[in-house]
Amino acid sequence: MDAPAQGPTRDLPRLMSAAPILSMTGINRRFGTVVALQDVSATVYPGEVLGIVGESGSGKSTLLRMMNLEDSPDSGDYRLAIPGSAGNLFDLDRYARRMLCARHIGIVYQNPHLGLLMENSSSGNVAERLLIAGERRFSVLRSRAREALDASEFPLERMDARPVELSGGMQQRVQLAKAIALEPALLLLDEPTTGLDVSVQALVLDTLKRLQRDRAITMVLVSHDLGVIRTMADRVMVMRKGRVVEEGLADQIFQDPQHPYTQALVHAKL
Ligand SMILES: Nc1ncnc2c1ncn2[C@@H]1O[C@H](COP(=O)(O)OP(=O)(O)OP(=O)(O)O)[C@@H](O)[C@H]1O
Repeated sequence: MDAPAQGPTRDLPRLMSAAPILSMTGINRRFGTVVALQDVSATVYPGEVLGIVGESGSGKSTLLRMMNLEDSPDSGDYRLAIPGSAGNLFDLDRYARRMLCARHIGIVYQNPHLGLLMENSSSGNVAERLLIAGERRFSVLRSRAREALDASEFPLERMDARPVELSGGMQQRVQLAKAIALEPALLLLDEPTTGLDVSVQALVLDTLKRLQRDRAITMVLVSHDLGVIRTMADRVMVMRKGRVVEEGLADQIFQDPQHPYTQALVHAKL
């Protein structure tokens, strides 16, 4: 039997006393008869990594797409604590959503084709993000693209190579550079290392950890891989069939899972 719509939330010692940067409440989304999200709420605090884990079809990517304002729920409320933002972000029109995302939200998709123009140069892909946000000076575009690629540990001698010529790991680094170029308030990661060789996956995760440590970037990481979540996340939200069945600090979730589904996930991984 499933747990209630929003499952056991433990009394979390707050990572920070700061107010949340992201608050979502009562998100519902159906696709025809499929219930993708049912009364989902999520909170993210500045500087933390929230891991969202669950089996295929549990609603993880749909929720992340909502956070990136690519999709709207049937009902629900979404707020970000960023300058100039007030009210439910789902009420914004397409242009306002695009501008807000370009300026304040970065995203890395599992599939680089969703995040990159594969035939443009890598530096051009990063510069595109800066262009959308209004930067027009070529020298600034070039130097900021270079800085973001460097921070993503992309080999700068290849910055003019097209993503189509690059390995999967390098493509993810270009996506990452594009995502962080404007120092976003929120970095969304949708299975960023799935499909990469294990050794490449470890290197990309190392880069993400370093970025998180050095820049305190707030991240939401979606993965079906508990190992990836364990490596990266401060807090974990466990999803099943469109619902949050359990959430808590990562250590608590891994050492003392409460929901039978989380227990099965954790024990399967051990
Ligand atoms: N555009 C869509 N049209 C129809 N159904 C959809 C659409 N997007 C998602 N769904 C359905 O909603 C449910 C949740 O999908 P979602 O992709 O969010 O799950 P997920 O946990 O990310 O799974 P995966 O890891 O396989 O991507 C699934 O049943 C999926 O088939």
